[in-house]
Amino acid sequence: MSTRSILEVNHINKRFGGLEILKDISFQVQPGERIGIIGPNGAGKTTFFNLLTGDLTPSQGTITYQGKDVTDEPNYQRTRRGIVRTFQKNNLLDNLTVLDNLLLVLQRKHGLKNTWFRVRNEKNYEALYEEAEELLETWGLYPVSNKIVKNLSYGEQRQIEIMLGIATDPEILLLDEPTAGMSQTETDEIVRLLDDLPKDLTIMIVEHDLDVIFGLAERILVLHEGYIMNDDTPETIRHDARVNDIYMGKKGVS
Ligand SMILES: Nc1ncnc2c1ncn2[C@@H]1O[C@H](COP(=O)(O)OP(=O)(O)OP(=O)(O)O)[C@@H](O)[C@H]1O
Repeated sequence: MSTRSILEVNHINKRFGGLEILKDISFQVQPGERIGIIGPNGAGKTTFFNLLTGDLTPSQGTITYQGKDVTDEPNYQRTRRGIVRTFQKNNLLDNLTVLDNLLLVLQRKHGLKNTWFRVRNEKNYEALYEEAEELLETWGLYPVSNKIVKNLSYGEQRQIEIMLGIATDPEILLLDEPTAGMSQTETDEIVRLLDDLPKDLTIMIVEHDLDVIFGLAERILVLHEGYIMNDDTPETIRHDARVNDIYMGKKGVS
């Protein structure tokens, strides 16, 4: 293994029954890389993410994180190690306020008692509030801090979910279609916020919106029929004839 790799995937294969979805996938991730994963519908992108997060285990192959074999570790153990994922669908506590959702995550991160309603009344939790306020301000969500999540727009809810992922101080952030269902304005805002994240945070992003991928990623993996068809810089991917043929229906990656 390269000494610099944070994550290494070795000859991963995933089958569902007789169906082979991922075939002999291998690659390494260096700390701080921003990697986009693209490919046609059904190429195996979400399955691949599920293997990285521990939501699925591979049929064959290994996954090593910071030199440790995590292939069989479940999702919650990998999250503790710093592999954090946001989902295609909202995964929030709908009936709580934005602030309470955030305080819950921060409490857990700091190992404080997991009784959210106590937070509001305890002076000791001032530092927690300060951290929460800073995040809310950075993410432009301070004005909606005390709003109930279910009453917010879809775009705001997705934004909150990404903020909660960041709040856990991940080492690798896996973003599963972070702009799906968003307006262009909301998408632009998310891209700006993601682009501003610390450069030492490793980011992997599955996204159908190629403008988002080309705007954020410095390396792109192209999945096709369960294989990594290409793994290169955005510039090279943009001009790759096979990618254009297979992924873009010969229209060109624009
Ligand atoms: N649990 C499962 N059981 C059987 N087949 C599955 C399962 N999960 C995914 N598949 C199949 O695996 C293939 C890849 O699915 P996956 O969701 O990983 O693709 P994707 O590239 O993320 O697609 P999309 O871009 O449409 O989200 C699809 O043919 C899908 O039907």
